[in-house]
Amino acid sequence: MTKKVAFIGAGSMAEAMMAGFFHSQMIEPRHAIISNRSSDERLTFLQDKYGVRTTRYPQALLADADFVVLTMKPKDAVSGLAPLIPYLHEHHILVSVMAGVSTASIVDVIGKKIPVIRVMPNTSAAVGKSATGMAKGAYATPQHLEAVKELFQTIGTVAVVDDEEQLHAVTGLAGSGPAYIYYLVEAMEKAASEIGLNREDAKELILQTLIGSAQMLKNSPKAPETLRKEVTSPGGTTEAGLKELQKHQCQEAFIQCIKVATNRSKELGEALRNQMLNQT
Ligand SMILES: NC(=O)C1=CN([C@@H]2O[C@H](COP(=O)(O)OP(=O)(O)OC[C@H]3O[C@@H](n4cnc5c(N)ncnc54)[C@H](OP(=O)(O)O)[C@@H]3O)[C@@H](O)[C@H]2O)C=CC1
Ligand SMILES: O=C(O)[C@@H]1CCC=N1
Repeated sequence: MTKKVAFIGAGSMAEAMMAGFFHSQMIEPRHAIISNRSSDERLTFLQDKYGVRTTRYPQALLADADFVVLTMKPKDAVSGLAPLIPYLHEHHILVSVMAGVSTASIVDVIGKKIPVIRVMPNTSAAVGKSATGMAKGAYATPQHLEAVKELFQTIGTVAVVDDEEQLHAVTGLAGSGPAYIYYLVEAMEKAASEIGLNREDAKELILQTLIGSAQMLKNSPKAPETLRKEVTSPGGTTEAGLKELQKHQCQEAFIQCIKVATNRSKELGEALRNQMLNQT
């Protein structure tokens, strides 16, 4: 049976997931409905581009929904959930993609024994290539988890973690991950310009280098370190380049980047809990 999805929040992550679900034909646009806080322009854009329905009436939003996907920022969790509470029932499966926010916090805000699956996708969902992690909340059954896993497998790979706390690490590594890669590409583009390549050639060369390396990592049994060493001729160009990266402690910086992002996920979850405590 065709599933119906309601999105609470109409930002970049909601759009990436929608685009992926529609492309995979897991969800039909007419079976998706989306809301946000205030931007009419954004809702009109999504309606025109994808053919989805839009509304800010909670009852209309939740009436037919099988999955209710929480795609607002963690700080907006309470204000986003509050108007939905009277219309949320145990037959809804809540899917939260909010960084750092625990399933327990969501259940506490709602005040009902509702199934919640916490999911951390990334924006590559838009092209069916998300690296998604997920865990189930206290009132979600293995069947609920399986249903959400099936949904997200249409937009990429899914790792189910036993301990929900591990989703902070999934966030630091893979949720934020695309941004690290884009940052690297920005640097490669700047370098290409400075060393005299035109934009079109540089774009193609960078893209193919990334795709080729990703494919090698995926298909080859060799470790990344071995693959790196195979590129690095003694006394050659790669060695000279890598020495510069080591001088700037690039690897350490990347490790620290992922740790700091992981920690930020924990902070976002704690900030919401404090916000909830201050409101009671
Ligand atoms: N971007 C990413 O790569 C990823 C994001 N996430 C998570 O996804 C969530 C959304 O992120 P992102 O899409 O980047 O954020 P955006 O800022 O792009 O979008 C947030 C959306 O939430 C809406 N919103 C805010 N308050 C409410 C409310 N009270 N009721 C209904 N809607 C509301 C906003 O509406 P309006 O504009 O009208 O205020 C906006 O449409 C976050 O929790 C983030 O942690 C998870 C994985 C990856
Ligand atoms: O930056 C953020 O907080 C969100 C969560 C993961 C990716 N973007």
